[in-house]
Amino acid sequence: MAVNIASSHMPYVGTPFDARAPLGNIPTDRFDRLVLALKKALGPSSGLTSDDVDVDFLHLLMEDYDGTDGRWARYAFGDGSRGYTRNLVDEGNGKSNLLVLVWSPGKGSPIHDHGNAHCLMKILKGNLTETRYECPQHGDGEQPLRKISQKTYKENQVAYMADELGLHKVINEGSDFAVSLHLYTPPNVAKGGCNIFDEKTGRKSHVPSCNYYSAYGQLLK
Ligand SMILES: N[C@@H](CS(=O)O)C(=O)O
Ligand SMILES: [Fe+2]
Repeated sequence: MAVNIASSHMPYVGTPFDARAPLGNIPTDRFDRLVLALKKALGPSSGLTSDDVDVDFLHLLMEDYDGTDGRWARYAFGDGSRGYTRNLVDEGNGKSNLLVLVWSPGKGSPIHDHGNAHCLMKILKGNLTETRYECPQHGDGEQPLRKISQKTYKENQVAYMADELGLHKVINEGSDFAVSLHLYTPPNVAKGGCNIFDEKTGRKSHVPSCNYYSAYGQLLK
């Protein structure tokens, strides 16, 4: 069942923010401003590749946003029967996917790759624990995956992930829903899916589509 975690997040909703922000085309809502800034940084729609993308700048933009304003909550639909939900916020001129992920307590993602895309993850609520693994040389299932690292990210921290750094899984070890903001560029996984891996055998299976639970604040059926 879908729950909008705004209800468990009321202290943040409606918090007054930057009344001095300029009017006109620049949104006064700081989350909307972040969405716009990321879109601008990615450039116009011509050319899908993100070879020339300035990841450090995208990282800075995400770090700069203070998620405790809770303005992302309108995208945060959770579902306790799933590990996590993927809620589309923006497609950045066709060059990216910006998603709000809502993580059910005690659950998480399978071990996966990122379709040769850059992945930035900012924690908006709670903590998330990321475990990284070496990518197996042969994806035909012979050996357990080798663990590289484990790190718990706290509210407002930003993590960077890419296939060159290996595979990962993310778990919400907390007892309440956790929320994160993910930027993927280029949007390869949305177009071609990704691979998930068995920790014990290294076996790889392709997941053709990684679905959205909601898009632009509307639940999808
Ligand atoms: N990359 C995952 C979430 S995470 O585990 O980083 C996804 O987009 O579904
Ligand atoms: Fe991931």
